[in-house]
Amino acid sequence: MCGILGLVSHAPVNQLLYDGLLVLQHRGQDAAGIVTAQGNTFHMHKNSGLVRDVFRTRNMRALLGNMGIGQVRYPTAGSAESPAEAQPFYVNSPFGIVLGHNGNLTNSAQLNDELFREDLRHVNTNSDSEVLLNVLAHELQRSTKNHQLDPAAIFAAVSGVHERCKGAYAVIAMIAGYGLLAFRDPYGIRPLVFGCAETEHGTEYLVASESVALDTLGFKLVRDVAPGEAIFIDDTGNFYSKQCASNPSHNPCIFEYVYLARPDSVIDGISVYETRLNMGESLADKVKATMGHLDIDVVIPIPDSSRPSALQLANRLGISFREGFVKNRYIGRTFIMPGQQLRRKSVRQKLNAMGVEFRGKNVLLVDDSIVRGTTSREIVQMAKEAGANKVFFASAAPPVRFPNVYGIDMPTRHELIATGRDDEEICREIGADYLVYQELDSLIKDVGRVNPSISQYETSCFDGRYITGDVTPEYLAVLEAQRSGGAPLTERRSSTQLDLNLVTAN
Ligand SMILES: O=P(O)(O)OC[C@H]1O[C@H](OP(=O)(O)OP(=O)(O)O)[C@H](O)[C@@H]1O
Ligand SMILES: NC(=O)CC[C@H](N)C(=O)O
Ligand SMILES: [Mg+2]
Repeated sequence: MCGILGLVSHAPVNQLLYDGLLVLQHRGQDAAGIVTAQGNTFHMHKNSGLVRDVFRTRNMRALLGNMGIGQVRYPTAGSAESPAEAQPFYVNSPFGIVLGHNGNLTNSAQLNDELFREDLRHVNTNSDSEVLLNVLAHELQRSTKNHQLDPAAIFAAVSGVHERCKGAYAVIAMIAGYGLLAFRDPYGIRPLVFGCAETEHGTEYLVASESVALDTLGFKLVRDVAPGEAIFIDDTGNFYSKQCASNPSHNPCIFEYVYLARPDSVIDGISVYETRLNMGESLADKVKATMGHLDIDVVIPIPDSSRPSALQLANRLGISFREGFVKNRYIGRTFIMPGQQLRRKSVRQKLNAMGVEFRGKNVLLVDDSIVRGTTSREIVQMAKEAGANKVFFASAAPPVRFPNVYGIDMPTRHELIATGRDDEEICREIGADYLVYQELDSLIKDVGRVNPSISQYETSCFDGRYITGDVTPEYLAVLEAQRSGGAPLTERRSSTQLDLNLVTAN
């Protein structure tokens, strides 16, 4: 779940792209990159690290032009450390193309092979996003007639991508000298919205993973890019769109609402905040039904993501809500950090218990989800160390029992605390006195209530149903073997040559 951003403006875009990436930082903390287009020239800067560390003033000054794209990365393929796999990626034929991707391809090994043997294209990293870019480039080459690219040819190329690429992808790309292209996979798994702003020079467009980027940069939400749809904004500001998939269906990733997205975003017409309030309400009902016999003195959220649910749960149960943990605002999200050691250490650095809220009390800790159990194990222990009498735990999401292959980095079953354990065993494992999980049906209702027009969600990490149809037990076994132990993604190649100043012919 990386964050992607694209802007077509009548003024320099570098600062707005930087600001937008900061707003999307919660979607990827490992690497960041921006490419701007100035006529036919791309200016690129990308590297490993947080947005604030990657871009220095001199880098920003060099990002010239009125159109650009940016990406913050949370790797699911290739390497976590390699700056060469920071995005956007670039190819120089046909035309110049740069691309930022959110999601994960499930057939990238096969595509990589096809690209090399049949399309005569070389992919230089282990990143599935570089594979995706090369597929797009090849399809653009096929659809271009008489050396001229028009919207029809671009949309035909996206149809070609849909036919070849499997898995999840929300994409923002730029074609040098032509414009900005954005599209979403035919299942609509990963989010993508666009908005516009009217200026004295004409309409400006912003495309982003989450609507919060539109709000903060002063753009009005127009709508989501539909599953399978592509939009293209040419370099003079004309807008085109087309459904490019033959059989699209809408299945947004439910984990966006549980944890990934910011609460102030609206994704696929669904306010993330409202879904989290709903999750709190239904979790309260579950707590009442299953824990009614327990005496709960206080409800305490595990900052940050569980706050809206925990507050609503406390309100519904009529139990006082207290902020028992103080969060260090300078530590990022721990779940999306690479490597278990770093994640574990960061929980302690990130959260600290306030004795007065715990001493002698029966506390109900509420989190949005329990995945590897890194947070819950530490937090329960901290609550006990702070003097809690009993520590109960409630998760607004059901147990995560299956790998995610669509852009969330949880590729192996054995790294998940719920694998091979029932609720009682998980409760023991995290050291709690009682544990309650929400049911998947309730979670789907909590999200669905906000926009009843969407009837299904991508829920594979909870129920093992992989909607793209190509995720076989063999595929999962290979993935598990490659990524055994939840170890950091492997590094094959690295490059330090990351600043490009590319002049492309047109
Ligand atoms: O069981 P785990 O593997 O620990 O994963 C689940 C935890 O990770 C996330 O928090 P995170 O610290 O990433 O971000 P947040 O501040 O947005 O809650 C999530 O909100 C849970 O607290
Ligand atoms: N989380 C994501 O969206 C990851 C994008 C891409 N698969 C990468 O690893 O860089
Ligand atoms: Mg959390």
